[in-house]
Amino acid sequence: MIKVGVLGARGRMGAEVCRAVEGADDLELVAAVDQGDAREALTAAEVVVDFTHPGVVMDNLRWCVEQGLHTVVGTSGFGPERVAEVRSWQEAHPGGNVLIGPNFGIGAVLMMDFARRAAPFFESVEIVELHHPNKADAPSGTAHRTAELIAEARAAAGAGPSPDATTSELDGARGADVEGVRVHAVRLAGLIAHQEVLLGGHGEVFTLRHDSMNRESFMPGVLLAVRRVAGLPDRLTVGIESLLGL
Ligand SMILES: NC(=O)C1=CN([C@@H]2O[C@H](COP(=O)(O)OP(=O)(O)OC[C@H]3O[C@@H](n4cnc5c(N)ncnc54)[C@H](OP(=O)(O)O)[C@@H]3O)[C@@H](O)[C@H]2O)C=CC1
Ligand SMILES: O=C(O)C1=N[C@H](C(=O)O)C[C@H](O)C1
Repeated sequence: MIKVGVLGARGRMGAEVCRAVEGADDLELVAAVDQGDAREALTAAEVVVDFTHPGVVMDNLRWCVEQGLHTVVGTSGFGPERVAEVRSWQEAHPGGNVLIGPNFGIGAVLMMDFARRAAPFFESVEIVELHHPNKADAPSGTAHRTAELIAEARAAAGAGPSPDATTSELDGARGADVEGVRVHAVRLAGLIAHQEVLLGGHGEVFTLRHDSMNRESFMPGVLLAVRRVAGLPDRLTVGIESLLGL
């Protein structure tokens, strides 16, 4: 049995993780901590899962690293600077591994991987992410990570910037520029989490789309991460691609 603690346990994702852990034969929920609760209960866990808020996750993660706990992070807001900061804490504190998952949906991970592979073959690429209106951050962590992967792949292949003749625009009309990739964020009641990657070339458009229809959709990926984080070869891993053999 792997002992699991959850941070953000009363939130939309945290509550779903608690249910999934309780329903798994090989996992035991030993601590469910939310805003205002003492974190010390988490020291009973071997693996902590964080689904809180981009504004508080670094403080939680630093504490987990200092305690030597293996940690699976689902909270969004991790760019290269935050990742480097986590590495610096780990250098000072031997022990726990950290796995940061921008998206635990298996289909979403495949979409990101396919986007990375396809990006050098097309002249243009833009991302549209669509989420429920209670989401705090825009663009989403998934869109951020997808843009990073696309930008890396295009740079490695020597692909230039996507063509764009815009000289006059209302603020925001062309979306946010993430590593040179335009990202458009929709917030709409009725949605959960969705993303399209639009790739355009000579007389053709290739669209990759992923839809999370509910929050259970993230649980196979979260549980995979919980089971594997302690045995990962690197102390810090971003994304569950390697766990899926991608
Ligand atoms: N990686 C992935 O696959 C996915 C990632 N996410 C990300 O997960 C995060 C959480 O999303 P969601 O569950 O919808 O958000 P919610 O707001 O529903 O849940 C967050 C929970 O964390 C609590 N919280 C806030 N601060 C702390 C703290 N310091 N310590 C412990 N708990 C705290 C909140 O309490 P209070 O409400 O009182 O502030 C709330 O209960 C977001 O960043 C989201 O983008 C979401 C889905 C999938
Ligand atoms: O807030 C959400 O809901 C989600 N957040 C993550 C993100 O920012 O990418 C993952 C998924 O899109 C759901």
